[in-house]
Amino acid sequence: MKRLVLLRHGQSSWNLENRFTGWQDVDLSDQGREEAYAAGQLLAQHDFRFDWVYTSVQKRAIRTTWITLDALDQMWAPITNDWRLNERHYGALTGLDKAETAQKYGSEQVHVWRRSYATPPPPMSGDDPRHPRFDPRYAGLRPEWLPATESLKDTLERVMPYWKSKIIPRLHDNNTLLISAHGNSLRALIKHLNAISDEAITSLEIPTGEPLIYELEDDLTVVQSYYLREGV
Ligand SMILES: O=C(O)[C@H](O)COP(=O)(O)O
Repeated sequence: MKRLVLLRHGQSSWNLENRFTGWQDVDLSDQGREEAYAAGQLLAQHDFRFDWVYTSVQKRAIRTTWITLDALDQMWAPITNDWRLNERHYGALTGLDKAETAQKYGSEQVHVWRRSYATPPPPMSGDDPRHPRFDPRYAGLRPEWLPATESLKDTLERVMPYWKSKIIPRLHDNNTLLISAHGNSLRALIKHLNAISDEAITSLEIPTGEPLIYELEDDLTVVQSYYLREGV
């Protein structure tokens, strides 16, 4: 039996302020740090020991990883960071207040931008200083890989090749992996793992800082998936 644990980062400062975040590199709020520590304590109570850890190149997920591993006393666990596990890029909505944007464009339109499978938000201008082409952490990537906006489908299309080429082989060689990432990179992965339809994925929400466990056969068939904390 293999185990894969998916963990959405703890509450970020922009989750707290209700702002669209995407590729903006905001940190955890105090509550987010507490959630990450509590996630590690819960995993420790259930004797999880991670053979490998995957996270994004965004500090809210990286710090969640560090705090969770600290609470587990497993800071020695190998960690791989990859941009393909980043949050979906929120395009021109990045930084805007979610409630104000719903007032301006209507809550139906905002729901489509946030939760539809294939409709991306309006793109960020290529001249915007927040565009990933100006960010040194992406300097080694092909320009056509750098998004100015992403739908969940676009996100899935960059997460899947990474899952297949890097994480699956590691899962074949090891028993227990942690993927510490973001609401929408994890929704993409869950859509694949649970074979969720394009329609049904629109209502899937992932809480911050709650370990989601996948038990897998040796051939990686999903046996069951569940939140570790009762009542989540
Ligand atoms: O990027 C963000 O704003 C959040 O992390 C996820 O946002 P969502 O709930 O609108 O998908």
